[in-house]
Amino acid sequence: MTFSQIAIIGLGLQGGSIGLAIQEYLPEARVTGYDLDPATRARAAERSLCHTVCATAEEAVAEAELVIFCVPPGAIGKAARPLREAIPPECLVSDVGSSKKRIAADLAQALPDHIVIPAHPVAGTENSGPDAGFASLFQGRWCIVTPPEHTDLLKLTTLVEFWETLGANVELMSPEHHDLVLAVTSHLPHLIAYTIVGTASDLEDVTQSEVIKYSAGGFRDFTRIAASDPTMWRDVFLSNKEAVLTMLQRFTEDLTALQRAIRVGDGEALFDQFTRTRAIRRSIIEEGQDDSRPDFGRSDHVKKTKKS
Ligand SMILES: NC(=O)C1=CN([C@@H]2O[C@H](COP(=O)(O)OP(=O)(O)OC[C@H]3O[C@@H](n4cnc5c(N)ncnc54)[C@H](O)[C@@H]3O)[C@@H](O)[C@H]2O)C=CC1
Ligand SMILES: O=C(O)C(=O)Cc1ccc(O)cc1
Repeated sequence: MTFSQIAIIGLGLQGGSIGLAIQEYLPEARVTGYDLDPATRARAAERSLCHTVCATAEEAVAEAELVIFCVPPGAIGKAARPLREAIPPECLVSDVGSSKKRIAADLAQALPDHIVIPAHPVAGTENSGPDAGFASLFQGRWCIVTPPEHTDLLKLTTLVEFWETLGANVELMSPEHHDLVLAVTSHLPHLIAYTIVGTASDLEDVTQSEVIKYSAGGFRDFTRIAASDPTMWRDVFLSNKEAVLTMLQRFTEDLTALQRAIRVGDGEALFDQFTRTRAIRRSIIEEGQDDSRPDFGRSDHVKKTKKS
């Protein structure tokens, strides 16, 4: 069983990548798309992100078996609500949002007559918009699916197989657990990057040109993350407020412990912490998640290098 008519609402990085990936890896399916922004619709048509870029969302979803919302987390309700009548009754509704509990609630409230199974491909870049998407984005990356209790098993299986066809490894999780895990592995690192880049450029005795000139080290990695889309990340933090604040509290305590170690000259504490984190990085690489390798993201590489 597979979806043969798929509609994508929002044709930026995620929507565009899904559209291109469907055409590449699921060529028998037909994909329609819609974006609120006319310029994005025009560019999406130029790049053939879908078979048909529609002038209205109603037209895009009219014959869909799967609708995927690929809009910023805060726009989900507004994008879904007007489509209650237009989405066919048997159609499965999903999304790709970076937080899950709030988005799942917004989608369920907006589309109470439909089966909704939220998802989150943990795959992206700092770029956004209709030029950012590419077909191989999901290859070898995780896609977390957060099915509601007692969901339609056939639809769930078909959604899992859909993401596997696009190259992802699928994991099922509760939305609450997803939000806690992603708060520490993705949301907090983005918050730290936004902070450190802002702090460096605010320093009065360090010029902007020095910040750029000497950013070859770790700081450069932070500037990539801190270039991520402001609308999306504002919405991520507001929609995953509780988990982010919980993790931020833990992080602040740990940072304070390191601050103290520096102040009192406790080299052993610093050395122990850095040894522990180095081992974590190395174990990630051994698991085949080495993002410094040029073939990172290729699932065949991931599988070959995974230790049994
Ligand atoms: N950027 C990333 O690396 C990742 C993003 N995500 C999630 O994917 C979703 C989309 O993010 P991106 O594709 O990166 O953003 P994007 O900014 O590239 O694309 C979002 C698109 O949605 C459109 N849009 C906004 N409101 C709309 C509405 N009411 N109806 C139709 N279109 C509307 C915008 O015009 C824009 O073209 C977000 O929920 C984000 O949390 C998930 C994984 C990774
Ligand atoms: O570009 C990066 O390093 C990312 O972390 C991309 C990303 C952004 C948001 C997500 O929900 C998942 C992945």
